[in-house]
Amino acid sequence: MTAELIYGKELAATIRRELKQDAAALREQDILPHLTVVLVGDDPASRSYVRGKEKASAEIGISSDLIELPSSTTQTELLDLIQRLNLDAKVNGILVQLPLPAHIDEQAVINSIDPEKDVDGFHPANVGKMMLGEDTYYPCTPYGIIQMLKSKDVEIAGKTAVIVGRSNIVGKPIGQLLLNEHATVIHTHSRTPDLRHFTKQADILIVAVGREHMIKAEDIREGAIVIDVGVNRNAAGKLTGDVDFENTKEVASIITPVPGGVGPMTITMLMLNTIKAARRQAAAVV
Ligand SMILES: NC(=O)C1=CN([C@@H]2O[C@H](COP(=O)(O)OP(=O)(O)OC[C@H]3O[C@@H](n4cnc5c(N)ncnc54)[C@H](OP(=O)(O)O)[C@@H]3O)[C@@H](O)[C@H]2O)C=CC1
Ligand SMILES: Nc1nc(=O)c2c([nH]1)NC[C@@H]1CN(c3ccc(C(=O)N[C@@H](CCC(=O)O)C(=O)O)cc3)C=[N+]21
Ligand SMILES: [Mg+2]
Repeated sequence: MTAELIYGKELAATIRRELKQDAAALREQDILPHLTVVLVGDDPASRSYVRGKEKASAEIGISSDLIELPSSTTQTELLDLIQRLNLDAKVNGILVQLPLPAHIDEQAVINSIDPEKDVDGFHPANVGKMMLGEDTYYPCTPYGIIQMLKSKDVEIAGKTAVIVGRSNIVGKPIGQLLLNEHATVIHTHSRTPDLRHFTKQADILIVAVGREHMIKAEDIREGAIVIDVGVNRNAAGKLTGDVDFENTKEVASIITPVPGGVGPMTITMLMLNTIKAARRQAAAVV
């Protein structure tokens, strides 16, 4: 069997066309969605993702600006900037690119963002709402993965979903969203002994570690659905996922490629959250 691919890039293009219409309809009501991205330091990978966000914003008709700060920026300076953005009525969404330099407390920065402008869905108030199954800004990568599964009419309810990785931005929230969709969820991580014992049980396997070829054909069950979140730059300078794609696709029923899989959907869900933010904030004004 050769797996069917989910081309995130194509699905993203379809959703972006819809978002472009949504943005045009909002413009008719004088609502102009605006995203501010804050980038501290000069990590080349971060710079590349930020470019992707600017490109998508322009394509959809979301205005965006990028605030670039040196890696020497203090935590107080960053908190002051966020306070200013929180109070700026034309800023609907705030994204602080992670990781931040080591001298800055990441969680303190996330906590300082107005939850109504937290289009990443990382603020504790939004994480809590997600856990309670309430409507909120869902973290972009997990939200994008759910859209990818739904685009293939994958039945999530009752399935065993195994997640490799437990970061706050991917591993933990994708487990929660899959649980909200009634999957049986197993979280694995670096302290999990005999990882394969668990990955072999997965009907749906989500891999978010950051290590090339971390998951191979022999780690999965025949017919499993494999979602590869990893984005690694290998020794040859090539972009690869965490899954040994060439061999694993012969065993899986559905698989996502890297590049062109989860990544473009992450950015698209950020755009969706920004439009939602503009709509919500306009409705809140009396
Ligand atoms: N496509 C996209 O849109 C996105 C892609 N990414 C990519 O996804 C990958 C993961 O990102 P992120 O979640 O931020 O990464 P983190 O580094 O924050 O987390 C990595 C996770 O992998 C776990 N891990 C490490 N080694 C092993 C191992 N040997 N066995 C099992 N688990 C292991 C860690 O466990 P422990 O907690 O025990 O340390 C940790 O939970 C990266 O390649 C990143 O670039 C990230 C965000 C979005
Ligand atoms: N506050 C914050 N929010 C994030 O959502 C966030 C973050 N910080 N820090 C870093 C991670 C990583 N991330 C990616 C987004 C898009 C691609 C993406 O579009 N990838 C393309 C390839 C891009 C390329 O060519 O480099 C693809 O997979 O096809 C990848 C990774 C968002 N993150
Ligand atoms: Mg506005």
